[in-house]
Amino acid sequence: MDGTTNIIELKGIGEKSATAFGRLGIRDVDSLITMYPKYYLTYEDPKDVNEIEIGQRVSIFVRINSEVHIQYAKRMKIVTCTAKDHTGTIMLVWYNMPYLKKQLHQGRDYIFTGTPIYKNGRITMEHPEIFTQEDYEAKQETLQPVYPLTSGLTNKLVSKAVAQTKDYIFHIPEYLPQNILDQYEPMEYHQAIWNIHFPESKEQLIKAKKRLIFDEFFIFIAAMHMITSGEDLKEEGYKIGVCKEAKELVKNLPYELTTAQKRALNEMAKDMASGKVMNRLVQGDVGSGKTILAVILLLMCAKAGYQGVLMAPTEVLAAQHYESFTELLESYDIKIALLTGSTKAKEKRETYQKIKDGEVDIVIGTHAVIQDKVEYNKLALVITDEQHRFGVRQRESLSLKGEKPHVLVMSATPIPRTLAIILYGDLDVSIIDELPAERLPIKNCVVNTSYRPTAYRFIEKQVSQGRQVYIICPMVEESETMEGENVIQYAQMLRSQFAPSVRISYLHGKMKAADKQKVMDDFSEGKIDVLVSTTVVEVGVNVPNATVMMVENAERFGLAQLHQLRGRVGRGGYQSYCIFMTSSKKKETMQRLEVLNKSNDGFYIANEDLKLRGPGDFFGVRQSGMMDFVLADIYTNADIMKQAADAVKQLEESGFDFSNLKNSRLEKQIGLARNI
Ligand SMILES: Nc1ncnc2c1ncn2[C@@H]1O[C@H](COP(=O)(O)OP(=O)(O)OP(=O)(O)O)[C@@H](O)[C@H]1O
Repeated sequence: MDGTTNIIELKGIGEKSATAFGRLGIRDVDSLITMYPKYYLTYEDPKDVNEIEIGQRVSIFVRINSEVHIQYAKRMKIVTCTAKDHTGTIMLVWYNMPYLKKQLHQGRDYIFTGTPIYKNGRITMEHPEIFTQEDYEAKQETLQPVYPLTSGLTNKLVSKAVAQTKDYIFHIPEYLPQNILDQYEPMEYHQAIWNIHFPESKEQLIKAKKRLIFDEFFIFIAAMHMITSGEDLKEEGYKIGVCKEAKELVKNLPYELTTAQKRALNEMAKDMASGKVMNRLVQGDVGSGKTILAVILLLMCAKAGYQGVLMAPTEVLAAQHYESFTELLESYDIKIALLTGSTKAKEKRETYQKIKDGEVDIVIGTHAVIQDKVEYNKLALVITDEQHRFGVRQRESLSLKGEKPHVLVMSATPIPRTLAIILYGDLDVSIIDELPAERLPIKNCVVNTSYRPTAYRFIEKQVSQGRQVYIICPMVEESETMEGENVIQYAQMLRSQFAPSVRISYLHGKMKAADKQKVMDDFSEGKIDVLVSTTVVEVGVNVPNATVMMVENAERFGLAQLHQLRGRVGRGGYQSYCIFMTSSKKKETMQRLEVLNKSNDGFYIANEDLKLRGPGDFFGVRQSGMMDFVLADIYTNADIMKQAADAVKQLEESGFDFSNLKNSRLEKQIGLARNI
């Protein structure tokens, strides 16, 4: 067995599970062992009943104080009972496990672990795990990995598959040079990989994670250095000047560009005219108007006789860009093509041909634009939107398609400058730190769930004034497969809260692309008043008529993500509102949400976020998946990031040849970066 062995050769993996793994991009042993658990189920000390929070997994030490009943409903056998401690009572429910009636006894003590919900007005745990005190103590020693699954896979199946690769894992050579190992004393690579799947102890798991986070930063930073200090950059790039059409477009806009937009535009125009290859990151706060800059640059590129590409992270966004580009560039004789995963095969073939023949000036799409089949014709400008959704890898494979095209990355994640410098090294950065002047600042409030009825009345009033509303629905992390159901149920519940004239719809990640698009189109066209959604609307969606963003369970999101969500409103001339709803009473939660309450400035929030977050939570779910990292979090792991940056620098200064590193991931990454 080696890293390229197909996983179908492992015991217990048949055609079906191999297909399921395939959906997650896992086909060989190397990709399997780097499919890290999302988090680990830990068994903390039990809490009192009155301390539990709805939706937060918890253990309680209680006595069953009712008879254990069995009810029969819709061909289901439902076991129920109540249990209490000295602080309160809770309802317990299990479906189709009738044998529990014999195992659970009134008057006895148990520890139950589960996620409490409100059901019929009572705090209820459905399907809690059951322990005696002794069993629980043993369980507390363990850490159970929870993998990012898809239907057809279970945690057990993944663990069993990884276990079979033990020999291979323990033979993966260490690729970091000895002096770096001595200095930072990280856990060895093979040990880290093994422990991430089968942690021997909490301490070992922390070490393993640290090592793998170090690797992620190390690779990212090393690749960045290769890009920005490479010989290639000194080579000639396409010379693209400002054309009269671009000037006219700017003059005819219904608004004036802000000073920050003008400054960024000048910096980019200078790069493109310089004869060197542009490599620039534009960081702009949500709603700061990055898209129009992309339009202007791509127009310049087209008028200079070259092709340009804009890559968006989702189909919804790609379609939105396609529409606004088509409208803005209507009078300039520019041919624009949309290319996404759900473009029909025949249409796709035609588009490929047109791109190849140079009949298309601007290609807009999702990562469909980097597929092998797409052959460009004089590709001179590559713009990627919302870079934290893409890896360096994807970006580079797009760059490879052209001959040293200019590269512009647009990001709405304001990374504090101190961190940006460490991460991006010498990559040029433009910052748009100003919002269009006529915007009214968003009014915020952080409220507890008792405010929900008031919020609904407020929403109804906004709708009656013709405005539109987003509600971000609670999401239970353990049941991502239930993501859709959560949203659907919430939307159903809302119908009973609002007048029948209020048009409610929903959106979630598991919907088919075409259905998602339809809902977004309807929302943009004002055919939907209230849109219940998961965070799929988080990035870039632009519906200026939307004025209310209500986020349920706001405590579950990171500050940066909440700020992104809030950015979906306040994009037009109307007063907008953001309601952060939380059931948490924790001091830290309130402190974090208060930062948002106080400020609408993304850079300020990012800095505060950095201050407030303590060291990374090594067992829990990560707050937000930023950039290309699987385990690393630029905020909570800033210290490890610094170490990795130091290590790269040190190796570089000693003339170390990175391409000699015997690590396939690193080789691939750096190799790609080189080819820009
Ligand atoms: N200088 C300006 N003055 C007024 N409105 C502007 C200006 N620049 C852009 N806009 C408008 O502001 C809205 C938001 O712009 P855009 O979608 O480009 O934001 P963005 O920076 O991409 O934000 P996000 O990261 O949230 O997607 C659009 O409706 C756009 O037409």
